[in-house]
Amino acid sequence: MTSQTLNEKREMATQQQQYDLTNYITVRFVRNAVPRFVQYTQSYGKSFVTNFVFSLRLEQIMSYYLGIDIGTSGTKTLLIDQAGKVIAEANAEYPMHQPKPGWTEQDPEDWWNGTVKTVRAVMKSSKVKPADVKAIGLSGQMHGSVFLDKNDKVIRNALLWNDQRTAAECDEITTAAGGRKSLVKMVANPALTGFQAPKILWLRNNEKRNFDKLAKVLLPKDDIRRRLTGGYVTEVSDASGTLLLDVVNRKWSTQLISKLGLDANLLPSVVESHEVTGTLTADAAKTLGLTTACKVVGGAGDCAAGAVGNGVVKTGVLSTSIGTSGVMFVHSDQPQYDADGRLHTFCHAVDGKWHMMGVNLTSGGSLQWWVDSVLQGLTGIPKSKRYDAATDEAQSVAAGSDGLIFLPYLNGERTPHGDPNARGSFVGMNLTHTRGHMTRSVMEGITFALRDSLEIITSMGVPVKQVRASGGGSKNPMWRQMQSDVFGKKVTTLEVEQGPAFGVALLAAVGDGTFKSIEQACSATIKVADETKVDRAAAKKYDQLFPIYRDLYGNLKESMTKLAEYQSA
Ligand SMILES: Nc1ncnc2c1ncn2[C@@H]1O[C@H](COP(=O)(O)OP(=O)(O)O)[C@@H](O)[C@H]1O
Ligand SMILES: O=C(CO)[C@@H](O)[C@H](O)COP(=O)(O)O
Repeated sequence: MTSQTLNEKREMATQQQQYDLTNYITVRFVRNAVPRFVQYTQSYGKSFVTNFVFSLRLEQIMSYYLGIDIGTSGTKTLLIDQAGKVIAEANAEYPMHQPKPGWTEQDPEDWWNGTVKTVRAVMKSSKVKPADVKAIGLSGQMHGSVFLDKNDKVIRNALLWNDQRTAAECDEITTAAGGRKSLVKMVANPALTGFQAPKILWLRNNEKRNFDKLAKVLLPKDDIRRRLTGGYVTEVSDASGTLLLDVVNRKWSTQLISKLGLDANLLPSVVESHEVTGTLTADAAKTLGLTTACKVVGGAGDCAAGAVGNGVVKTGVLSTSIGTSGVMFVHSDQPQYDADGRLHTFCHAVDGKWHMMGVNLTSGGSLQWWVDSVLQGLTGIPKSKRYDAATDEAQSVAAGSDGLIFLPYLNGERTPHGDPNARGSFVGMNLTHTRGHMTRSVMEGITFALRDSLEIITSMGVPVKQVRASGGGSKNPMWRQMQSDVFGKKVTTLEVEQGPAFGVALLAAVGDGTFKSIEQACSATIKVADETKVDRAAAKKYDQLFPIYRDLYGNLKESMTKLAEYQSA
């Protein structure tokens, strides 16, 4: 694209944003100001003009929205104003426990502490008045299970989205449903180890005493909602990842729930993502430093939330995220299916829309493992600089890592293999390879894994006009260039990097009536910050290496399974 057409596009986008903002102020003015004008003429007599104008100024200035994302590596919270400008952000990290290879758990108390800490931090640094925070949107890692007893006490640590212990339960579900085809008909997806339903069955099969105490099962962000509002509620995008939602009709699949012999009362109620689910309890308001008038909207699972934060709310735009997991996400006006079940078909956070996505289980998580466990954080370098220090070394290595390939299957893989026994490896090593080569090949392997999803998406005929990169990995310019070269597509990033937290803050603003729709909220607030164009020479090398990468899984599968069995013996 020439720089002239690019400038024209930017100008058109700015005009559209200005138009949307004017439109919003007009709608809000008519909705709020007219009834108030009438009321103030009656109440204040001659001085009604001063009081009326003053009250409108307050009304226009003072609406803020919080987005809270319960990520795997930590909680990220941000505060936006009613025009979508980010006023303050805060992060709090927590650990992931791995009691056995393939098992992953977290303590829901850590998520709550992260929420309290980050909300208090953004309120303190922004100096926004508590009463001006009108609504909260919640996002979080998907599929995890918080098991609660009848007194809302957490029974055991939560099992996470990347936990692989439930292979037997996935088979049990497929059989109970009458086979894979009929399961997909009921819930739009095949049974995969990370999903929530197999986790509930695992508890029933393996920890009977815990299962007997079970009164409710909640997804991570919905457990935070319980602590905020006292209600048991989820929303369609996250509920899709339980494997118990009739994704097409956007309600629980009573058919599958009864075939699995589960009590439907274990599950929360389901709403659309922008709907208000309650207000803060007196306790929660006091703990967070907010008010009991503050609403909590449905929010979204982190993938759909990230997509809203990236403006992926219409066809043609695709988003990639390199967080702990890797995600390639496309919007869809109708439910669409990959015949081999490699992509998930879930409800979008946009009312009446769906999406498809491919998910890699150890994406940025592989670089984290490489830097923290193997390079030991590059001894002596502050923690916050460790990724940049490692990737600086990789920068001097040529695209393709001189033929060294990394398979990022450190904890099994979801897309495209659906194999809990897949394992990671470096293949093709020779005496010339250095530490920088290994770091670069870890990053390239992660990016090849995302390309696997892209190839499935494009082979289905889904149009991909734009790729928007997000997640911790996309903060790194070298990794953005690598994505552009491996995908063979221009990659853009946006001004606000906290995709999921920003996405749910926008959902909160929609739920509070500041924007009339999610699409409008996105077009009024989302701005492209940066574009990375394909380097043709690097892309050619990656096109040469990708088929070799793709064959490696099939060639090594049998040995990987034997090694996984050896590791868990
Ligand atoms: N400066 C950086 N350079 C390269 N990768 C980075 C950088 N910062 C973070 N990352 C990657 O991003 C990941 C964390 O992404 P994030 O979106 O914060 O995770 P999550 O949502 O899973 O908690 C890390 O595991 C790491 O791989
Ligand atoms: O399993 C999935 C989506 O299906 C993951 O995307 C999780 O939702 C966790 O995400 P991050 O913490 O890596 O952002």
